[in-house]
Amino acid sequence: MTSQMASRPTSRRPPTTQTRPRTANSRPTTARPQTAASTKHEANYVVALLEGRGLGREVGLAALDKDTGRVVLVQLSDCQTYVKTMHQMHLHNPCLILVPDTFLSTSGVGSARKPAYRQYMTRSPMLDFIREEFPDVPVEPVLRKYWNATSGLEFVQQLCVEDEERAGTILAVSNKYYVLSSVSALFKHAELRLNTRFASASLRIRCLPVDGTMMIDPESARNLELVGNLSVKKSTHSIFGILNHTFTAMAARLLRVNILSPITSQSSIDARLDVVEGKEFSQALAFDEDLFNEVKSALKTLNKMDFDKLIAMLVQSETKPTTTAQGAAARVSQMLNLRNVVHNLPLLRKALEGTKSPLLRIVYDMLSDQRLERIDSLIRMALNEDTSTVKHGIAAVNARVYAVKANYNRLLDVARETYKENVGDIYGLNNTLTDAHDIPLTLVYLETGFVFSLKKQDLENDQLPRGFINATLKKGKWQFSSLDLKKMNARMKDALDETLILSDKIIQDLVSEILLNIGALYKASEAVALVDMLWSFAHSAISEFLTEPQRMRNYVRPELTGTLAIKSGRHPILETVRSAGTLVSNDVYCDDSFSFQIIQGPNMSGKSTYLRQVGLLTVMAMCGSFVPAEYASFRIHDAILTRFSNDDDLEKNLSTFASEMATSAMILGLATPKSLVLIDELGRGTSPIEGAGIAHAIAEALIEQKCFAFFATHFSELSMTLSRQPTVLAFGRTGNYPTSFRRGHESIRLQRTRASESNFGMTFQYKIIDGAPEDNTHYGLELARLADLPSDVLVEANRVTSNLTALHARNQEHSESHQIALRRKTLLRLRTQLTQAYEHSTLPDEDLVAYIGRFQGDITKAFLYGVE
Ligand SMILES: Nc1ncnc2c1ncn2[C@@H]1O[C@H](COP(=O)(O)OP(=O)(O)OP(=O)(O)O)[C@@H](O)[C@H]1O
Repeated sequence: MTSQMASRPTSRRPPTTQTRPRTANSRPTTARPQTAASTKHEANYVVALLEGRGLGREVGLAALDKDTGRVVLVQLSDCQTYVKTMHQMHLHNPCLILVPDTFLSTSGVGSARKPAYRQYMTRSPMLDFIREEFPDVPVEPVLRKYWNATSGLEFVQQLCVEDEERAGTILAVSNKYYVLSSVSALFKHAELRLNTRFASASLRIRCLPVDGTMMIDPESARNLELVGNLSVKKSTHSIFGILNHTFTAMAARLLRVNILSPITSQSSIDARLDVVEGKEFSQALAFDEDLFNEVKSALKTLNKMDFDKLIAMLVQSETKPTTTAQGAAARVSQMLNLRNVVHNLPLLRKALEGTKSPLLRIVYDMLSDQRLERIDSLIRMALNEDTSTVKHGIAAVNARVYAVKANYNRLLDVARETYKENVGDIYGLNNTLTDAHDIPLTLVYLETGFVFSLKKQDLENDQLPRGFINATLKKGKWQFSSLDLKKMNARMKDALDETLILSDKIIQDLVSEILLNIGALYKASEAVALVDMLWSFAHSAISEFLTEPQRMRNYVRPELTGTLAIKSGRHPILETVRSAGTLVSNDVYCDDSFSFQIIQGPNMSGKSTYLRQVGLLTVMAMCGSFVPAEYASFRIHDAILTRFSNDDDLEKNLSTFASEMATSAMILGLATPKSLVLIDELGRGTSPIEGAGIAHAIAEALIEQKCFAFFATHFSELSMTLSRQPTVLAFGRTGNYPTSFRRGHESIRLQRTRASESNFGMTFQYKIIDGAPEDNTHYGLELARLADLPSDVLVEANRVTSNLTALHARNQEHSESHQIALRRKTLLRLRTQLTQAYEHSTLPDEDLVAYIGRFQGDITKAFLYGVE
């Protein structure tokens, strides 16, 4: 895919402009929050980017997740709009972008009011796009001398964790100049500006292949509401929201990346689907209730855990020895969390013990790494078994104080004894004062130490006895202190700090030993993330309201046959927001003989929804998820490219027309025969004649490209002008709407939405059916009538519209080229059917022969009479 995209002729693309704050050739950006900020995934990546100077637009990207220590390396060849680079950046939400200082110039743009990173003028078109797409993310220059491939390779060799993928990673990046240079700048910046150094062999560095995943450019991701909603802030109104039932933070991240960049390997998708509902494996998650529940219970013990973050904190803490009690407390807490993770991992392993699914077996093997047991026994030797996970209050403090086993270190035991006595003294003081004043005092632990607490109603006249100080009223309770309590707190704090610093020394040694086996922890983290995501898919696929044997029938397992065929597909997001029974399901059929589909119909009749549904179900299937339909089969696409009109374009002061043209140029530049293209209402931004012309020309280019394209349009002329193409709609009215799914194999034709008029206005049925809009139904005129236009105006409008329509139809039907086109089209359809029958039919041989025999007659008719 990469090379195809890179080598695509650029004639259709708009020209580059060097100074372009916002121009027609920029990919219009829309409300940004939803791919990044509106989900719970914070921007964490520091991304270093370097672009080659050659024509190939080679871009190297190195991204470091500050929280989890993951490092992602990508080198790709991009197009003029840098859409692939933007896609990668969206996958790794940047919080800081590093570029060579030569990409920026400070000359003459300084302004006291601008933040430092805004004071630069860019000298790089790529940077212009980055600033448009990520306007709030700081861009920082790094001296050009730090972008050094040799030192980048040294960083990778030094920092990459010792695991099975290390050798592959080093090999994969070793000849990638731009990505290695970015690595060098990234770690130099971490050292010099972020003051962060990483321990040797401690980071999970991965070189991502650009092929192997489907590209969804950032705007398409927003249009399709993949990880955020266009209008509603609630993030569950997105594909991510619908599929995310994960327990761990790593799985939620994995799911997000998969949705924004689904995999394209058929065997990998099938392996994931097998985990949910295996054809051969009865022990798949959706079939085997015990397995489903056991995995769920095991994952629950890891709830909200983020191993990656935990590991990264340990890795960083090893290089940053702490001398403060606060730092020591943080490290002890991290180690306690790690203890809980390592103790609980065997539960998940046990749940998967008997699995026959190859993918779950891989997960099982990853969790069976001997090094995990070694880490567990190291922790068991040093730490107490108690797995209390309290995060606040005195219980959390005590968990840290008693984290290390008794008799491990004499001094620590003594310090703990002192701490215990100090706490005892404080409780003693509480009892004494309770008796002395006859008020029911209790103790609350705050960050600064203990305070007394008393319910408001237990204090007469809101008057505290003498001797109490610093009283505050919070949520119906008084909190206050006394001089004695303050002194005791200070003594307790000293003892506490001492225990923490002594514990930390022991834990620091433990961290060093654990780091030797850190590869196993990273592997376990990946395994848990995968199984958690797949469990989440199984959860979505199972209808909780149905019982055996129908429990699976809410979502179906998609097939990957190369033909896009969906029976009674439902829009997955609309399904969750519409009241029961009001969602209309729709069929989809698209193959090589009718790769280009025009959808027509009145406003508000469901065209955009239908297009989005096609995109969403495709994304779900390619992630390995089941889909909401009665039957679904897909083609694996290299990219989903979309154009939907967006009100945000107007907000951004980008004219509708400029925005349409920029997006169309991008789509035409990137589309390959394997792409899925969804275009809604192209050509609105200019005069109707020009609009129809442009829409026609863009449609022609897509038809030529042979990608699967769905084209919703108001231009009825398109169905005529394009019908000469063999892979487009068959023209004309058809009364026979598909009644059964198999009929879909004949062909899908021009599609339209259905609407009818009721006493109260137009009623939309949201049903996509075959055929051109009925000649005598002009919904625009109907709407005009409902809007009470004068009757003589309406009569005249009807007369002219009918005459024009009849004239068009007559010209069309009698044209010779139309007849030729009809024959070509029929032949192409028959060829596709034959291929389908040959490759995918499950009919017995005899039936298959009879079936093929029937084609002879059809082919003859097609040749002689141009009959479909
Ligand atoms: N299959 C469906 N089932 C139920 N409701 C639907 C369905 N499809 C669309 N709708 C509802 O109809 C509304 C309009 O749909 P949509 O925006 O897709 O229409 P449209 O034909 O693209 O309109 P326009 O031409 O004005 O852009 C949606 O907000 C949705 O609530």
